[in-house]
Amino acid sequence: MAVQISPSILAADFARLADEAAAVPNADWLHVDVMDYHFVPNLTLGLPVVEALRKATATPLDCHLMIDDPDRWAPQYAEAGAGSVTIHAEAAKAPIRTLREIRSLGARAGLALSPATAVEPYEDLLGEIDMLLLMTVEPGFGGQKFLDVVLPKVRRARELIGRHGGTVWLQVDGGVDAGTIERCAEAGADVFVAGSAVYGASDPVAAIDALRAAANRAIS
Ligand SMILES: O=C(CO)[C@@H](O)[C@H](O)COP(=O)(O)O
Ligand SMILES: [Co+2]
Repeated sequence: MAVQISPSILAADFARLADEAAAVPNADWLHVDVMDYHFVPNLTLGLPVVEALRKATATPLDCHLMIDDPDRWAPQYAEAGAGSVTIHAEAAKAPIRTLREIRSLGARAGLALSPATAVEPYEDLLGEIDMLLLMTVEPGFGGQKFLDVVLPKVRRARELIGRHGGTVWLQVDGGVDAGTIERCAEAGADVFVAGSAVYGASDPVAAIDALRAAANRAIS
């Protein structure tokens, strides 16, 4: 699959979200980090902002739900027009039902694993998802240092996905920048979230191009 870059608007200016979305026309997705002060110790945005952003940009929204009770809320993000809705395995009580509901509403279904959560127990769910998100920082904040310790899990996940037909996208999120993206790509990731590395750059378009080129170099 072609490399995809999903800039995280967590690092953008929340007062100018429509402009910030327009500032990255070469992005494949816009990564929207939803946090609720419960699953993670931070609060960001919710459904009203996703609905507004959806109308303000043609770039599909990649909603990463870092919230308690995603079984209750995730379908509403699909209804709000998100192109992809990712729930955390650590928070979901009925992940299969919720993932199926997301898909039935026309969105791609994603499952996220925090750094200390092993991938093997979720192998049987690969048929239920369109994307596996492996967190490469502890969820909750942008601008954290990339955790190399997750890279072996990225490799294992790529192997498991390969055994299951290879259609599931493998996303990494957290501390992804020009210095770390090559190792993620070599390990098998194909969708890259980058917050600070894109919105912290003086030229976000050039930053996305550079990240994409680095990932492509690593796998060529
Ligand atoms: O989900 C999260 C953090 O919990 C991420 O999406 C961050 O927003 C990525 O930001 P950088 O680490 O790239 O600055
Ligand atoms: Co995220």
